Amino acid sequence: MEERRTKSYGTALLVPSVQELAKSSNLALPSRYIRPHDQPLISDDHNALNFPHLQIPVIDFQKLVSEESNSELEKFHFACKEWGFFQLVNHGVRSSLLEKTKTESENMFKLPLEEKNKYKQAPGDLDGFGQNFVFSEEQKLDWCDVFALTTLPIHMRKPRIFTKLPSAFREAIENYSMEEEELAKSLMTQMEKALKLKDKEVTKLFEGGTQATRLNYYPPCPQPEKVIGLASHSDSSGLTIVLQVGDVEGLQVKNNGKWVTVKPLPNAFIVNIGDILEMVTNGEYRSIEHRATINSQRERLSIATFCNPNFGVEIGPAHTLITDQSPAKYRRLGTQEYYRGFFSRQLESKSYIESMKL
Ligand SMILES: O=C(O)CCC(=O)C(=O)O
Ligand SMILES: [Fe+2]
Repeated sequence: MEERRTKSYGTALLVPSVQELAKSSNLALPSRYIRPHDQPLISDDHNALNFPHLQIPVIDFQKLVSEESNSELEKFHFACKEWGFFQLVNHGVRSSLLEKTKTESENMFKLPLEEKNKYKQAPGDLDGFGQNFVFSEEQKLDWCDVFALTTLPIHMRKPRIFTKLPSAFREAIENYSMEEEELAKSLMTQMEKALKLKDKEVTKLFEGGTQATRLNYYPPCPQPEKVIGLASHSDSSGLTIVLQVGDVEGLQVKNNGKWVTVKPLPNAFIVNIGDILEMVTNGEYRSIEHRATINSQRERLSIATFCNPNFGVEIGPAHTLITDQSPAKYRRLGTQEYYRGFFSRQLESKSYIESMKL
């Protein structure tokens, strides 16, 4: 077991691979993974009984961008306001690229541990194989391993990791990253339209922005009700686009106090509003809490792309949205200051964005 501290973004401890732990036969679940019993971790029966058809909205990208369809724009606006989440179909990203990205991502987790160790998270750097947001020996841990990469801008890619990547994975992720960048831009343009914003107030912030891609690998666990894959959180990003490998359910989204289990549509993207877009839209669009649950039989892999503003800009409510009747609800601060604060604390529900409220 190796533990280190990172420096540049606060502290983070490295903990052993959950994937390796899950391989052991007769696994005695270490207590640092066992969650308290006050929250049901497996999908909420009450919810399943009463709202069997409750699902996050599905948006058709081609309809959304076609000038004719105002109804899809309204649906999109509603999804961003009320759910903070939607599945995006007909998005135009080639399925051959999606298949390649998924297969090569799976291959990364199939590498032997010695190979993976070549890409281990290093002090002061969250890129590589490891875990998220580990700050103390006492804290409960997620049943998940991650492989994180800074993907854009190109000059911020970590040579320590990027130059060593298997070429097939590297090619897939480079192409995928560009497609996601374009898609995020198009979605933000539609947000400007739906919110009637002037002067490209959203897209400007994200021009030349940073993008991080994180593969989340959730091994099966013999006692899935005792652990959590990813604890409840909202994303610190602007916009997050998730591609799920396979059809195993696990992602749950909070809606009116209930956990709704997402049923992923094949090759659809699951898109969600991050804290920064909540701030920029002055709370019109909401970054909603979500979490990942674990399966007793099957592993699950998701590929999350976090689209963030340019490091050189200030983030805060768009000027068009601030009026005497609707004053700014969030403070304004530089992107770097925002991220420094975010990475120095434990991931906990919506506590970080709450601290931005005026
Ligand atoms: O695994 C998932 O579906 C969700 C991942 C997620 O919420 C995240 O990476 O922030
Ligand atoms: Fe998330």
